Amino acid sequence: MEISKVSKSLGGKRVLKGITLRAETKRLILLGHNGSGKTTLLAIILGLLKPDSGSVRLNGINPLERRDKILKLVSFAFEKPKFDVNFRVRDVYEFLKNYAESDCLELFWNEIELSKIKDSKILELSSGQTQLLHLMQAICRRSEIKVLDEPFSHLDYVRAGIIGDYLVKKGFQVIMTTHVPEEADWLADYVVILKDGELVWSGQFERLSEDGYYEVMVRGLYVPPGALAKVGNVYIVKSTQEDLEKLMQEGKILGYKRAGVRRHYEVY
Ligand SMILES: Nc1ncnc2c1ncn2[C@@H]1O[C@H](COP(=O)(O)OP(=O)(O)OP(=O)(O)O)[C@@H](O)[C@H]1O
Repeated sequence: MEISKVSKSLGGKRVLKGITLRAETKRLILLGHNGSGKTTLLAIILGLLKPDSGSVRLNGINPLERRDKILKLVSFAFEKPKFDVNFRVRDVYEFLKNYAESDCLELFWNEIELSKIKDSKILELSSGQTQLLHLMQAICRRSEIKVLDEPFSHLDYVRAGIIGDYLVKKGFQVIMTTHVPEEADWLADYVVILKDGELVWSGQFERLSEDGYYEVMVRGLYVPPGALAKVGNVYIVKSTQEDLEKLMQEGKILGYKRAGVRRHYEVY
């Protein structure tokens, strides 16, 4: 994926400020706090939104020029899907049988247990159930790239775990957003951290650890020195263990861990 100097204003606000990125990777995660511009950037990558300036190429294709190719290449799920058709869950499942990988449908239907709500009207589903149905169409439809906007935001840990592990096992090319560092740690080959519409860090997640970053939980509104970005209730902070211990003793932070360490544990 190549993103070159992409800027975008919405409602008079500069939402993306000159994002440049070139990454050849399997699973790219856009990590950032609420309102940092993740969904806007996804929409631009898909060609659903035109940038004010700059350009995007996804697997060599300009999404604004070759909409047909992008729609074949990509399937996507946005966080707040709106189904406004009067279908039942089983209608979606039956429809997808013609377009989807059968092992994937099997996973959503049986292991994830969508079959248990097969007779429910999709307009009457809970947010988590709606998200699962939307993920089923995005992940199972035959496509090279899965673009997923906060795919686990309404899911329980068990179902999120099953779906995340499946994405890794199948080796799909994935571009997804999250504001949960653990999800980046777990799934990403490559992480892009956005803060207020700017790209503040990008690279392999474990490099955060090598670069001396920690994930820090703060007390109240305290902002720790060296903060790179805030994601969810966690700051990503460049610091030392000694300084963080001092902040713990002063009661300013509640806890910390090395950023991007999980893969290190796997290695040893
Ligand atoms: N259609 C719009 N009109 C005006 N402002 C918008 C519009 N869409 C998004 N914004 C603003 O752009 C900023 C970035 O929004 P975006 O949805 O890209 O952020 P995000 O990082 O995906 O956030 P979240 O994690 O909350 O989903 C926000 O401040 C939002 O209010």
